Amino acid sequence: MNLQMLGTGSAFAKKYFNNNALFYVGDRTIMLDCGITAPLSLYQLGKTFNDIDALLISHIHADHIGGMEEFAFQMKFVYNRKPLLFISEAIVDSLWENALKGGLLQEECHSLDHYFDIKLLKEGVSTEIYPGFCVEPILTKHIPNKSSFSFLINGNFFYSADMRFDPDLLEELVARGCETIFHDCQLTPPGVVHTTLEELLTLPESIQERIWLMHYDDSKENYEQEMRSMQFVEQHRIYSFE
Ligand SMILES: Nc1ccn([C@@H]2O[C@@H]3COP(=O)(O)O[C@H]3[C@H]2O)c(=O)n1
Ligand SMILES: [Zn+2]
Ligand SMILES: [Zn+2]
Repeated sequence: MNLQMLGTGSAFAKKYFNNNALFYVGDRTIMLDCGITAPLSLYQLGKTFNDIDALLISHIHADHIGGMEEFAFQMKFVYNRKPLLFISEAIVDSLWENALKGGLLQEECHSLDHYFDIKLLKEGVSTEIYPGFCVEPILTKHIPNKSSFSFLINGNFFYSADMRFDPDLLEELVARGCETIFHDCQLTPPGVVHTTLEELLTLPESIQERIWLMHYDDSKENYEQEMRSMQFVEQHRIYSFE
């Protein structure tokens, strides 16, 4: 499995784009989150929305879904194709009602499934989206009383999306065989709705050495020298994992 980040920045970062990813599995491309900057990032890579086979959504903040209106319109009116949308039951109605309906609602298009072929994911259940790409959504703490999911992929790769520090979960994942952790990281405290670098640095070395930092703010350059085992994920670089 290859992975290329469309962006690695926090919601307010201006240098690194929104924290969204492309997974390449065989000849398939799966996009994980489609934020405001995703259309421009795809363009910079020489890709279009028609190159995306499936979209996977973590939660409904704009840095994760703000590019979905363009995605939906382009697929319907430019490419005449319905892409797959993998999403948890807990957020699918809210994605339409509270985020996308305002722009996408029009005659004969009055629900999300006019634009996407929706496949519901169950929390805690691993679903094989394509051969060699299994996704288990894990409900993680982000904003109180608002559902947000992280993902365990193929049982050994964890992608945190947006979450508050949860060392017990990270220990459990490692005990289950998780080898690589892509974790959001707020460089300057307080974290409040995200995990801070300070918090990640309290983890045992055996966990830190599996962690790659993403969803960071524009001050990232000031922290590069301080890093011991954890590394920053870089935008547009292709990473390979088993
Ligand atoms: N209760 C909240 C809600 C949001 N925020 C900030 O807004 C951003 C929305 O995208 P995010 O990536 O989840 O990060 C959130 C916080 O920076 C925050 O700091 N506190
Ligand atoms: Zn975010
Ligand atoms: Zn968020």
